[in-house]
Amino acid sequence: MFFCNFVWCRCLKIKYKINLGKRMSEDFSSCLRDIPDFPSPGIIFKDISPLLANPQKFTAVIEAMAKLVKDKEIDYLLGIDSRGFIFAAALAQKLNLGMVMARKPGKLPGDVVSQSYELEYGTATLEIQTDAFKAGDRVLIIDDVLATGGTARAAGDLVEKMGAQTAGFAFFVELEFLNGKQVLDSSSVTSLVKF
Ligand SMILES: O=P(O)(O)OC[C@H]1O[C@H](OP(=O)(O)OP(=O)(O)O)[C@H](O)[C@@H]1O
Ligand SMILES: Nc1ncnc2[nH]cnc12
Repeated sequence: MFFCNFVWCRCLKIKYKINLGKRMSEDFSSCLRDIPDFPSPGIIFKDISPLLANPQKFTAVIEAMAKLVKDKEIDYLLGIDSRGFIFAAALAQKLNLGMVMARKPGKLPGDVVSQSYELEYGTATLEIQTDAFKAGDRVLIIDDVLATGGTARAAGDLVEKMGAQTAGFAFFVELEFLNGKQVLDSSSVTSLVKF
């Protein structure tokens, strides 16, 4: 009898560990939709709309991203205009941290620092308010997609121009074939779904 109970408990424990393992490596790629030739011919656009339409999945993504960065020392999250805001705002709530916006030009009031850059499908500029950070603040940069890395690199350059420090980069999706990590400090880059 004792032996049967012992074996039963061991089985339950193993089953629990297997389920935990599955949950930890949840595949979020089904929350994305490929849109060919958007916004220009030859680009396969990773559309996050299915993820945002599914509150359980979106919560699970934010929880998983929070786990990826839990050991980092962070003072602020920097969200990149516009899809980056969605992830940065939710993560900031989850991590109980403040969030700063890096915006496209002409959107932020007051004095700003600017940085222009190239991305997978064009060129753009980002701005941050000059009083957003104190010298030495550690800033985690958040965006939905890492493609060529031009956008994230510009955000990191802005943080450093302001005397703050880049604590790392966290993305929902990384398009590994575009080698975006190479223009960032690759050891500080983390992402949930890789293609
Ligand atoms: O790694 P990169 O080649 O720089 O590309 C990644 C960037 O491209 C997309 O932004 P987009 O400028 O399309 O803006 P949006 O978020 O407003 O759609 C995406 O949200 C990232 O910010
Ligand atoms: N292929 C892509 N899909 C979605 N966002 C992007 N930003 C840059 N490249 C992208």
